[in-house]
Amino acid sequence: MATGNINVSVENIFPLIKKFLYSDHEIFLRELISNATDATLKLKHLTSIGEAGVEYGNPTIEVRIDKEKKQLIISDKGIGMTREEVEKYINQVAFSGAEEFLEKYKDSAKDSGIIGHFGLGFYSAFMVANKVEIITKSYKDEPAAHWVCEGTTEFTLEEADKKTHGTDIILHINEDDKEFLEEHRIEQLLVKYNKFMPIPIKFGTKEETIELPEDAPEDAKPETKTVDNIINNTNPAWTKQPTELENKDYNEFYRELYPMQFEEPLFHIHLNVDYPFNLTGILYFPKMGQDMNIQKDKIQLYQNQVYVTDNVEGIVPEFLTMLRGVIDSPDIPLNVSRSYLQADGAVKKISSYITRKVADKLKSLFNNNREDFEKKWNDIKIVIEYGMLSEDKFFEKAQAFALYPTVDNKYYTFEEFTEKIKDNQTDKDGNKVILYASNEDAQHSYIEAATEKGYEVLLLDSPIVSHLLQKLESTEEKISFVRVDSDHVDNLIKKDEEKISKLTDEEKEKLKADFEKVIPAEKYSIQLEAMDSNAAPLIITQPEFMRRMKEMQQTGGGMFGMGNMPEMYNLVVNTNHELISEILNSKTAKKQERLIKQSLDLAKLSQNLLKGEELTAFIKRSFEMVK
Ligand SMILES: Nc1ncnc2c1ncn2[C@@H]1O[C@H](COP(=O)(O)OP(=O)(O)OP(=O)(O)O)[C@@H](O)[C@H]1O
Repeated sequence: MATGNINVSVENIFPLIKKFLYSDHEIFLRELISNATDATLKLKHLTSIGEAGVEYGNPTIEVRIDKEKKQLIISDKGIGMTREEVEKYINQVAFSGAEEFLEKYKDSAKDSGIIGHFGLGFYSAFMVANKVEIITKSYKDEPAAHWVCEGTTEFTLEEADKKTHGTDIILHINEDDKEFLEEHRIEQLLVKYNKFMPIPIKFGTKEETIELPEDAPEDAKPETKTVDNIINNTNPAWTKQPTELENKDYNEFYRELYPMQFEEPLFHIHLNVDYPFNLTGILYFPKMGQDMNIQKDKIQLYQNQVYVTDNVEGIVPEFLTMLRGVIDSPDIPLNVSRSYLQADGAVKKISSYITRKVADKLKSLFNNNREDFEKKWNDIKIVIEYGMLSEDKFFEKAQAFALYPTVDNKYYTFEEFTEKIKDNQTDKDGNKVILYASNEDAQHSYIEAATEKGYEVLLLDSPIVSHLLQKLESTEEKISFVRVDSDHVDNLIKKDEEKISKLTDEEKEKLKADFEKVIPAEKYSIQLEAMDSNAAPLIITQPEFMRRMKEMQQTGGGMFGMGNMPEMYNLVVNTNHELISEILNSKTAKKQERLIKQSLDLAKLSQNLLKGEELTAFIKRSFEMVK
């Protein structure tokens, strides 16, 4: 038997491991299973090239709990290690790896955004065990070795009588970490980290029902048999070629990833690149609707089929974190802080590759089946609009497929739409004016007035639309967006038309003064307009600029301070309307006031602004009037 001192310069490495990695104890199992998988895959390779004189067969990795002995055992049938290899890989290499890690960690600890996954490897076992044994036999014809270490820098190494190649790692679990002797806890960890690893992982057994033969009598009871409980799908969809998969396979994999998700995804994007970085994965567009707060952190990051995290911030562009699915890349550095990650060249390339792939897929869906794309638009627009706002590259690409629906349910690209409206909706200064509504019900009368005039009205109802309009106005030449209720219809698109007013200038002045006596100046600014005598006598509007800035502030952005501005409206008075003449010529001040108040309330009502006490008073007054 050999005893010795593990050659390591960092004193008391074990307490350090425990302390630094305290919050992330559970990753030890992932590390040990990764090692077992590597050892098995190495043997597979060696047998395939005829270098190993043993059978590969169908090896599994087995995880067992021995509650009485307080042990957790991980066994593989991989290449194993000779005594010399244990000396080399465990005592020297693995320790120097741990030392290196601690060196690195000291600096990054200052940055609070550390990712909790370090690849500390074998020695992470000491986070949960006070004693670790390795019993290992190499595929080479050499005796087995037994290594024992009790969490100090001392170890023992002697011969063992293990007959078959492979490695058993025996963890003597700490009193404080008893949870890792519970079956449900271990199963939960295996499912979390190892669900898609390439070598089958066995954890206990389970009962399986044997299907009855077709000609079985009706009252026959199906029998059950005991089978190995295999935790993982060793061949998940993202590791296959897109040509091997059909739509239903993608949907099945979606359910495997999200067993609690009952809705089918709208479509998927298969990522597959091996130069200049290696990345595979499948992203899914779930149904999103209007909800900006859709649960993020649904995309899972893997490295060689080992689960790492579901926080892909910095790797996937922010706007795509609303998607779901899997990304697998060995090229993402994990033992670094978030800020370092975002500055990393490879990661930047990965992020822009993903953006490009998503844009390409959307474009091909649009080109191949526009009708279907239009149907899905309302469920995906939030991601696309958000992407257009946050990534200039995506904005450019999205011009080819971003849709602008009208109130009568027709869908146009920006180019198609501006082409369609250019004759009728260009104002006297040569600007194309794009009219839109954000709520069909609330703005109904304005939409109607605009469509009656032959204008097209878009229905743009996402919560971030004001930002998008701002962006489009600043990138496209000579266009402006105007919401239908931001002015009376004749003023929405200003053209060189002479308007004839029934009233003289003196009459107008008197009228304005009469209105100002009754209407609070801090809420409304009065604007006299000579409109069609059939148009409404009073219209309340809110100027586009002010409203948009307020909206932008509510969703982050806009001009500082605008969000706190009081609500201010324009009250447009149609000087050609009969009622306005009647107000002007009222015999008594009392009657005039009553007419103005009643008309203002009606105008408010049509804008959904009449509420509470004012509404009650209005109803009461109206009943009096019709009596
Ligand atoms: N189950 C095993 N079977 C055979 N060899 C093993 C096994 N576990 C560990 N080893 C050997 O010990 C070495 C050190 O393992 P360790 O987990 O510390 O580092 P690593 O796997 O090389 O890298 P990482 O830090 O990324 O996990 C391995 O490279 C491997 O040679």
